[in-house]
Amino acid sequence: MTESLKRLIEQAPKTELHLHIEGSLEPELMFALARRNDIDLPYDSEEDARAAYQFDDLQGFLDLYYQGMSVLQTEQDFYDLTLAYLERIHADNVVHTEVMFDPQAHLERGVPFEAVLNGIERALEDGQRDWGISYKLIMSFLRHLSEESAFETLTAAEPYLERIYAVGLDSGEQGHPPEKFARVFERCRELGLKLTAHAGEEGPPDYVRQALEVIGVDRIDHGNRALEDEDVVRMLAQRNMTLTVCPLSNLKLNVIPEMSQHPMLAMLNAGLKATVNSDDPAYFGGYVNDNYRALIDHLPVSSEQLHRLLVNGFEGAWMDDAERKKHLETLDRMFNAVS
Ligand code: HPA
Ligand SMILES: [Zn+2]
Repeated sequence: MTESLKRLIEQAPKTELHLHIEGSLEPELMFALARRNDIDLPYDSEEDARAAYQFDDLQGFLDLYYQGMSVLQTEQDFYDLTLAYLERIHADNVVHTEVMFDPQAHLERGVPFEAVLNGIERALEDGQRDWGISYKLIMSFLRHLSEESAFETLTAAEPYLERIYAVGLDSGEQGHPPEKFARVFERCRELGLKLTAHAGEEGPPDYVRQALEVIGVDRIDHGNRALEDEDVVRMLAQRNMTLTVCPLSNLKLNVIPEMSQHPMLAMLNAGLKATVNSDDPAYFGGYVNDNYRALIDHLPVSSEQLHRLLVNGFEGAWMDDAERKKHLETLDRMFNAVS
């Protein structure tokens, strides 16, 4: 039974709504770019790098994540990174991806905004042309930095905003509540950008509430800890708010003690619009299909619930309505055939 559910998931068209492109940097490409750019890495080998990816918490991961991305220097590096990600998700039958990037982490190393954006976007255009993968770009602010730094980043991005669909908020959550960026997000909304924010990954349910009520987000990234507060759960359900949940990330960062304790089914049972995503696949042990397979292996998930998760991904996606309808019809056909 679980094997047939896995086959079904593998073949189904899917979305990815929570992906940090810098977190898709596999050790093999990290080493290749380090050689190309003459950069020293603190690892002896690719295996050594992979073995070092053991984290106690979000900050432990972020330290390696920011270090790893130091090999990304040129537009071509960002192109190669993004194309490798697209090739990988094409094999997983992902048909629409919404890609986050962290410009501050590159600007502070002297990499121009334009190099980052041009490289990522050129690969996304090639992926759309060659594999039919539609996309949106999300510029994320680093919440451990200041409001002023976020405003400076927005100014640097202003000439390019037609190519950026939404803004997000990521990095270390504790002590950096959404309300710290209320004015930046207000300006972003005025500029016509969609808004999303990481909330309730490590931070308390009140950060989810702030993201909803103070920022007025269109989507929540993670949201796990909302389940600790029934008022926040009610707010999320009433707004039909999409949660971009990342099971393997949650396991690796100790948001959950083991996969059998993952709250995905509790979220669905509470009427929340949860979706399945990979977050930082090179660091957390898997891409979208790996995340679905982990749920199937460790939770009593039904084919109806898997169908719901896939549908939620398309309903929560910022994508063309005709494309969405086409994929939802394909999903209906596939799941009707098994029930
Ligand atoms: O999982 C994450 N959480 C917060 N910030 C991040 N930046 C990259 N990945 C993450
Ligand atoms: Zn994330």
